[in-house]
Amino acid sequence: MSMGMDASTVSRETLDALRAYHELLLKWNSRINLVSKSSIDDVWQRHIWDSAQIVDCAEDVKTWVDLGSGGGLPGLVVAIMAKVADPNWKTILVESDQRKAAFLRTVIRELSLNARVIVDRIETVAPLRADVVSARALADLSVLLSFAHRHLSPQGTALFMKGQSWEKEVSSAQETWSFDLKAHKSKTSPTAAILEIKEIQRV
Ligand SMILES: C[S@@+](CC[C@H](N)C(=O)[O-])C[C@H]1O[C@@H](n2cnc3c(N)ncnc32)[C@H](O)[C@@H]1O
Repeated sequence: MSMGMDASTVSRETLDALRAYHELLLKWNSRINLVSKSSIDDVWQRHIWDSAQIVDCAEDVKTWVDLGSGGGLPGLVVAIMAKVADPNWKTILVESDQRKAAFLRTVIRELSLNARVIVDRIETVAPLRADVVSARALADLSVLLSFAHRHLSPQGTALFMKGQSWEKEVSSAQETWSFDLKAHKSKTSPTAAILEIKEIQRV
């Protein structure tokens, strides 16, 4: 078992909602590709608990924007955790694929989440002035910084879930961007990290 999150670290209500999400994810995954077939037997560890840990990296959230949500990772997991934690917390999921957006809307409706979906490209959506912008498996760090720069409020925080090459991506992004970085070691994957980034500016 991981030293990170599991069923014992969330409330009963949150766990029930995560289970309902898991069921819908498996049901829809047979028709549209929301998570890779190779990870389907380990969705809890690889995707749900992996996403849940990101919530601890932020506080005082009113608007959380998840970019390129796909099957809702981490965006729907965040919205599920937020439902119990804070009724004023709103989650916005940006996803350009219509079929994935239909899945996201179904989960939001069935679980009564305080969330909405914007079906459009991140680059063309009007600036969202978010307190937090998150992304997982979406793009290279330099590209993510340009997305966050567009959609964060000036005091906002970007949280990017990155794999083992995160240090290389940071060095290369520093050629075009300046930013404050705090790297949190992932609790579910030893070489991965959550990059907490503020004060993003073009060099
Ligand atoms: C590799 S998937 C990752 C999905 C999810 N974040 C995860 O970790 O499983 C990337 C998703 O971002 C969406 N996407 C890619 N580029 C986008 C853009 N420019 N605007 C909006 N959505 C985008 C894709 O449709 C896809 O669903």
